[in-house]
Amino acid sequence: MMMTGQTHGFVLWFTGLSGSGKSTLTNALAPLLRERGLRVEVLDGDEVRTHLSKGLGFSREDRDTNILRIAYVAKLLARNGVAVITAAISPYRATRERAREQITAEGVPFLEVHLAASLETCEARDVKGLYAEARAGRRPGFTGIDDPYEPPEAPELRLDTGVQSVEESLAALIRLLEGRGLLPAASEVGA
Ligand SMILES: Nc1ncnc2c1ncn2[C@@H]1O[C@H](COP(=O)(O)OS(=O)(=O)O)[C@@H](OP(=O)(O)O)[C@H]1O
Ligand SMILES: Nc1ncnc2c1ncn2[C@@H]1O[C@H](COP(=O)(O)OP(=O)(O)O)[C@@H](O)[C@H]1O
Repeated sequence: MMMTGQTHGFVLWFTGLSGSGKSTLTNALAPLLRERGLRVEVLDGDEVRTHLSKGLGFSREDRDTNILRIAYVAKLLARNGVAVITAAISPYRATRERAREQITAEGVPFLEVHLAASLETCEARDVKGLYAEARAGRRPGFTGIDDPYEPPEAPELRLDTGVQSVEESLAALIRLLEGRGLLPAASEVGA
């Protein structure tokens, strides 16, 4: 078995509009962290909603239930040494703060990362065609269109994913984790 320098789990909590880059960055970051010896689990909003949160909709109450479930599972994993990346829109500031409180109460670092692409950019990308549906009135209550998104006021990191490349965003995430002592330097990990 490969020896690793990992001692602490943590929760890297992505928040941002649909199309801001949550899935892209999660999918790119997870293998990089594994290469450095971390055990990584991803809790992606879309995937969580097909299992853990099946049946929930997009009312404030249902979104909050979804987010607090994600926080609960993230806490269980991270307190056992897993590096957890969550990738849900998590639009409400107060609910993200509840997630932070529950997780940090266990002594687990919680790093909120705001993927701050503008609505215009996300809508122009329209990765899944959902913004067009929302504008056409076929998807009421869509975040950013006719449902709120409350940006973090003091995230541990803000990434301008509308302007930066994926590689630049990844480099900033790696720097954040290294700077907090949560990621062993590449040179410390036996290849
Ligand atoms: N009304 C509405 N508003 C926002 N998003 C919607 C909506 N309906 C469906 N979708 C799709 O669901 C994905 C967001 O789910 P999340 O679990 O991340 O949302 S939340 O954190 O509970 O608010 C989101 O995925 P991402 O594009 O990956 O963000 C959408 O594909
Ligand atoms: N710096 C960046 N970070 C993340 N995604 C980016 C970035 N620059 C451009 N993109 C593109 O933006 C889109 C983001 O879509 P996605 O990851 O599905 O967003 P979300 O999961 O937040 O809905 C992808 O097509 C991705 O290639």
